Amino acid sequence: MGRAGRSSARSRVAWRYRARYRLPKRGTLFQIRFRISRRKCEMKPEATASETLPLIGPDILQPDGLARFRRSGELPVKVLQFGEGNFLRGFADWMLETCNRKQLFNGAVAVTQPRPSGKTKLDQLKAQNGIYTLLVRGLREGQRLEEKETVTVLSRMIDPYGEWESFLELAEGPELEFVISNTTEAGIAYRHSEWNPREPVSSFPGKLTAFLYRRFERFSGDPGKGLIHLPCELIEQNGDRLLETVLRHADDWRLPDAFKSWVRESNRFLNTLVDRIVTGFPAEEAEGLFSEWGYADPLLVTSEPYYLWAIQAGRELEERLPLETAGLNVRWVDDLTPFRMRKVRILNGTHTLMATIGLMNGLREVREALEHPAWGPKFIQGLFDEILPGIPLDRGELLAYANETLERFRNPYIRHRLADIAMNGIAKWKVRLLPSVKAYIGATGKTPPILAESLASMIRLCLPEPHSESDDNQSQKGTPLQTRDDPLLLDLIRKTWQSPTTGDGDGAKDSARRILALTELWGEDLTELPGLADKVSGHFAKWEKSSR
Ligand SMILES: NC(=O)c1ccc[n+]([C@@H]2O[C@H](COP(=O)([O-])OP(=O)(O)OC[C@H]3O[C@@H](n4cnc5c(N)ncnc54)[C@H](O)[C@@H]3O)[C@@H](O)[C@H]2O)c1
Ligand SMILES: O=P(O)(O)OC[C@@H](O)[C@@H](O)[C@H](O)[C@H](O)CO
Repeated sequence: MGRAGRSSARSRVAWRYRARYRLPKRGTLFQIRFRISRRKCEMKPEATASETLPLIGPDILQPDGLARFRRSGELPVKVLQFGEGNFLRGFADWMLETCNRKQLFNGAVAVTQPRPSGKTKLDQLKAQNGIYTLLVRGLREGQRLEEKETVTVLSRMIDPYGEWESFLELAEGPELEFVISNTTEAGIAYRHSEWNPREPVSSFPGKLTAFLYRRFERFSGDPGKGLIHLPCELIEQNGDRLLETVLRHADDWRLPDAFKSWVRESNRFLNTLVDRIVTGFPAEEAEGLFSEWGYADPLLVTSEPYYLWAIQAGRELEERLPLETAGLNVRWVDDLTPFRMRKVRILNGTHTLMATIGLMNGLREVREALEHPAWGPKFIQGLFDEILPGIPLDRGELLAYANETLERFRNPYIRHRLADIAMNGIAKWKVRLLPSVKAYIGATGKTPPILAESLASMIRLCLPEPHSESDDNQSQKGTPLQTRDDPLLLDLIRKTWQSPTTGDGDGAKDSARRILALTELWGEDLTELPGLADKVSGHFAKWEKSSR
């Protein structure tokens, strides 16, 4: 220790001694107290488990995990994955790992991030040699279930922005067979971009087009070298949309007709529907879990036990992708429509119902909303009386799925924020609840009261500084709720709200009616649905009265 170090150590001891015995030598007791509290603030907090424990990697794996990791490194890359996010790690990668455990698939995954901001997670994956933990927790038939798995199937991590040539070289792999993606609802979208073979393309479909073109050239258009595309994005006919977007880029870039034919005829772009609640990194519990396990894993992902992957394709694909053979809940189907309708209207519809009414009333999370003594029964009534009857599918199956969905929402491990579900709520409401409103009106001639309250709540959440109505949730009361939605749509709602009344109605009631009439918002004039505008504007009149 140098001199300066020794003297500062001595003065620290003296300072502590003086402080302990409250001997004010060079100042008052007050000053000492002040120094102590300042010192406390300056003290480095104790190191956390994440800082002291080893990072997950080959060194900490159990023998079976290590054997799987080593094997993955030797297996051919059969899958290119666009998306480093939570969902794919808790869903498709886990499924491929399951197949590999049973020696059924025998392939590894190369993962790439679809947009530049994904680099942080990709770098973290590199630091962990692609290894991460999946914690599946929840209720199965009322019993608590907890399974921890180490996933080792990601053998290559490639940053397409920094390693564009390595990314394209992957296309030359003769054993590559599949492309899996999850880039959110925003990812499969056409964005014009110039074509320079040496420069990375920014959008996901653009990168995929460049990748396929390299493969087409490398194998001289061999029909046997086409790929099977399995998009997981939650948009209708995701496979068809992806194919359209790739072909649009090919047109833009004036790529040869032979390439476009190869894309259409030798590749398969399958429509798929995914269903699993993947809640990502459990920030509040992570330190405790890491201490218990003896290692840290910043890419730990948590999910519920339930999952379903419905893929519109013949079962013959099992030979190449033996998901069902591995015992996984995967359905090869002729028509995805009933699966999508059932899931979107029941699960996503009830989520949106709870998020809209719940946020207006001071609720924060899905489970809390469902178990709330006053609101819970209302949400359940909305599901069984107003959503379910309008779905033209087998009643028994719908009831089973609805009950199973409620059990999933009651999962004590899932902390699913209503505010996250409410994000981009206008688009979600149109797809997830409007069809149920129409079916209810069509069948009964009446307006579904709970769904109408959800619509009124959603509109109110889009207005500047809506406030929670709850009296029993102090932290929410009076706090402006942040609505995250398309700024253009929010602007339209707010301007319409503020524009002068037309005369026949008054105040909030009239403004609500004008918002329902905006076809650019809903795709149609909602005031034409009998009774809906009266019910919705009735809520606004009630809120206005109670705010006076
Ligand atoms: N988490 C779930 O429970 C769940 C279940 C089913 C479906 N999904 C779908 O997954 C999406 C969210 O994924 P997550 O939960 O893995 O979240 P995440 O934030 O962990 O991952 C999002 C992924 O999408 C990419 N991405 C985001 N915006 C993009 C854009 N504009 N263009 C291209 N790529 C983009 C990110 O780079 C990342 O790879 C949602 O849109 C949802 O529809 C999620
Ligand atoms: O992911 P979003 O934002 O499109 O919707 C929120 C939830 O409804 C959704 O994530 C479900 O949990 C999921 O669709 C279950 O499979």
